[in-house]
This record gives sequence, structure tokens and C-alpha cells, in this order.
Amino acid sequence: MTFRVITTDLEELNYLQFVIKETLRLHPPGPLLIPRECREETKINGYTIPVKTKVLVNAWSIGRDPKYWHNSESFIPERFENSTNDFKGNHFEFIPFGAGRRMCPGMLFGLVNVAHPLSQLLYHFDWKVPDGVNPNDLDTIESEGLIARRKSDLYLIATPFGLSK
Ligand code: HEM
Repeated sequence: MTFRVITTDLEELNYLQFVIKETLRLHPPGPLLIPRECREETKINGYTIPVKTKVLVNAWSIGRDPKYWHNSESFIPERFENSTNDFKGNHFEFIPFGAGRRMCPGMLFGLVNVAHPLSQLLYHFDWKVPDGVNPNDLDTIESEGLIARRKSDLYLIATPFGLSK
């Protein structure tokens, strides 16, 4: 699929916003959010969580749960088209920034810093994988750890727009 960005006005880049959402669903940078500690004994779904329990919320697996997402392992940005599903903390099946009063206060700043450079890179360059590489074979596995990143480096060839053959 070719994808040409014809504006860098973030308000107008709906499809790019869906791509960013879908990326955050499948690859939340904080897969287990931030470890929290229970301040008082709490009951959730019949389980008793004792005081001082360290709680890790697995946003990575929630974002891939087939109970909430069709074709949950597939990258389908269009799933967010005409959907109210958002990561602002109201839909607990999609929490790359957490939820509740300790959710990420830098969400909007973080998002603009993803969308703006990405739109500029797509606007000014044509991108392709190196010869002999099939885009479907790209490895998207993440590294382990509190903050996830690509496990293997991504090699792409950027050609200034207008110069590609
Ligand atoms: C795409 C970028 C970002 C992602 C995915 C992200 C994700 C998160 C997540 C998952 C949490 C934990 C929420 C929870 O435990 O419920 C968090 C907390 C936090 N984030 Fe971000 N974040 C991003 C960018 C930023 C930026 C740019 C800043 C600051 C300028 C920031 C500042 C913070 C702070 C201070 C907390 C702790 C909030 C608290 O404990 O009350 N984040 N973030």
C-alpha cells in the first residue's frame, strides 16, 4: 500500500492518527504501565487485593484481548474509523497512557511529539524497505523491560520526495 501525506496539519491527518492509535494498541511503550502499590485492601472481581500489594496492569495484553478487539493481533488502523474508542482513560480495553487520576499527564505532549515528526518524515520522503526484504517479514517484536522498544533495528531507505524513480 502506498500512503502519501499531503498535508502536515495534524487536525487533518485522520488516517495517521488511526495508525498511531493502532501502534499504541499493539505496542504500548509502557506495556505494564507504572507499578503501583495498593493503599487499602480492595476487592476486584471476587479477588481480594491486600494492602501494600504491588499492582502491575498488563496494558499490552489488554490491547490484544480478542474479547474486545476483532483480529486482535492484526494491524488494522481502520478499526478506529467511526469508533469512539480512545485512549483518554474512559475505555479500559485501550490504556497505553493508563487511566484514572494517575494516568499520564504528558499524553497530549507525547502524542504531538509522535505525530508531528512522523507527518514531516512522511511528507518529505518516500520510504521503502531495502532490496530483498519483504515488508511482511519485518520483525515487530519488542524488547522486555519497563519501557518497550523494537528488539531489532529497523532499516529503511528514505528518498526525498520527488527524487524517487
Ligand atoms: C507517547 C508518549 C507517552 C506514553 C505512551 C506514556 C505513558 C505513560 C503511562 C502508561 C503512565 C502510567 C499511567 C498509570 O499508571 O496509570 C505514565 C505516567 C506518567 N507520564 Fe507518561 N507517557 C508518554 C509521554 C509522557 C510525557 C511526554 C511526559 C512529560 C512531559 C510524561 C509524564 C508522565 C508522568 C509524570 C507520569 C506519572 C503520573 C503519576 O504517577 O501521577 N509522559 N505515562
